[in-house]
Amino acid sequence: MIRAGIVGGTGYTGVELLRLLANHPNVEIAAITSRTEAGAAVSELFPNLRGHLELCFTEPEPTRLADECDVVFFATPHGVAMDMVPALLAQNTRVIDLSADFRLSDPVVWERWYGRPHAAPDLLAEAVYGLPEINRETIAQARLVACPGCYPTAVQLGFLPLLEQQLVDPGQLIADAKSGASGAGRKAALGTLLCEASENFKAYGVSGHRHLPEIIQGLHQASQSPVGLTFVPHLTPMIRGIHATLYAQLQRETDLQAVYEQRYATAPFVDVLPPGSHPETRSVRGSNMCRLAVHRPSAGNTVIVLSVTDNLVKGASGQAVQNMNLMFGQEETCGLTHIAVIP
Ligand SMILES: NC(=O)C1=CN([C@@H]2O[C@H](COP(=O)(O)OP(=O)(O)OC[C@H]3O[C@@H](n4cnc5c(N)ncnc54)[C@H](OP(=O)(O)O)[C@@H]3O)[C@@H](O)[C@H]2O)C=CC1
Ligand SMILES: CC(=O)N[C@@H](CCC(=O)OP(=O)(O)O)C(=O)O
Repeated sequence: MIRAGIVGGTGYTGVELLRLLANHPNVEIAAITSRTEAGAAVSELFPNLRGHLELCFTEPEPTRLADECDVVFFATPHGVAMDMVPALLAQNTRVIDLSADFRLSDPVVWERWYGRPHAAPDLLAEAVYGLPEINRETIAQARLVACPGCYPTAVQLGFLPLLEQQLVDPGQLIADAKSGASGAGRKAALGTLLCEASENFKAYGVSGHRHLPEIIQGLHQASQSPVGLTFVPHLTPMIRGIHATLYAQLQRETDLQAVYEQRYATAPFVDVLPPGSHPETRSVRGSNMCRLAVHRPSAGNTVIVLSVTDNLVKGASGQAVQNMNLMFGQEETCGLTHIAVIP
């Protein structure tokens, strides 16, 4: 059994990790932390876990976590993991970080977007970016995996086939993306109050969102040339889901549908829909799937890719479990075969 710990067990990605790991046949949840709920039973806070998990929340203490766990997931705000990860690695405990602490390879870029110096810059070169569809083999060997953000997952999976084969102009990419409110986490915030977020729709972060450098870093690696990306995130009045509409300018004739189908033929969690499809967020809700459709309206030069994920599953906790499976020699799909919930 893989002994897993979770730091930040009271947030949305933390409780989603609990839901997935409690059903994983080869995982024992050994520890779960919360500073505010230490001592409380997990099932008291989350009754959906009654009968599945008998643990209580404890304080986050790296030495004890390292003693008790083979792998520790960080489901914490940015800036928490980077203080604790060195101690865990020193005790041979592997780490899967859902926050952005190890996603950017350049500490100067990290500091610019996250507003403080990086506390463990020496580990940035070692951290493996946890998008299995590009890094499956390196993830399997990693001690430290940085899970991508929710928007970066949907956007990169949509653009990768076009950029890897130099089919489009990498300098003219547009990602128009929408997220459900759970993307903002469980902490109290004005913008995600019912009366603010429901019956409403708005863009935010237009002049610069912290996912922009992360997406550009990944797309640049895929295309091997400089990337120009306009990224506009939106908040939609739904709880879960990301819908990204991606635009690119074709520079070479090809069978786009075949390119996408071949690229993801061996990816268990990317589903390329038939030509003419319009994927819906509810087709992935609660599941680890990314569903894609590729369009070329009026046979013109503009390629439009539609990409949907559940921000809490393929966009966060499901992808984290997928990474754990690869790191511990499990089937990539183990514990992750949930079918989306409709309605
Ligand atoms: N929500 C989403 O869709 C996605 C989120 N992410 C990322 O995953 C991470 C977690 O997100 P989410 O679950 O939404 O966040 P939440 O705000 O819902 O939860 C944060 C958790 O971290 C704990 N925590 C906060 N501060 C500290 C600290 N200093 N030390 C230890 N624990 C702490 C909190 O518990 P307590 O205060 O009790 O200790 C809580 O359990 C974030 O980095 C987020 O950006 C990534 C992809 C998608
Ligand atoms: C709707 C909403 O507020 N979404 C969050 C993104 C959540 C996420 O993916 O967090 P990471 O930064 O860890 O990737 C935001 O835009 O800040």
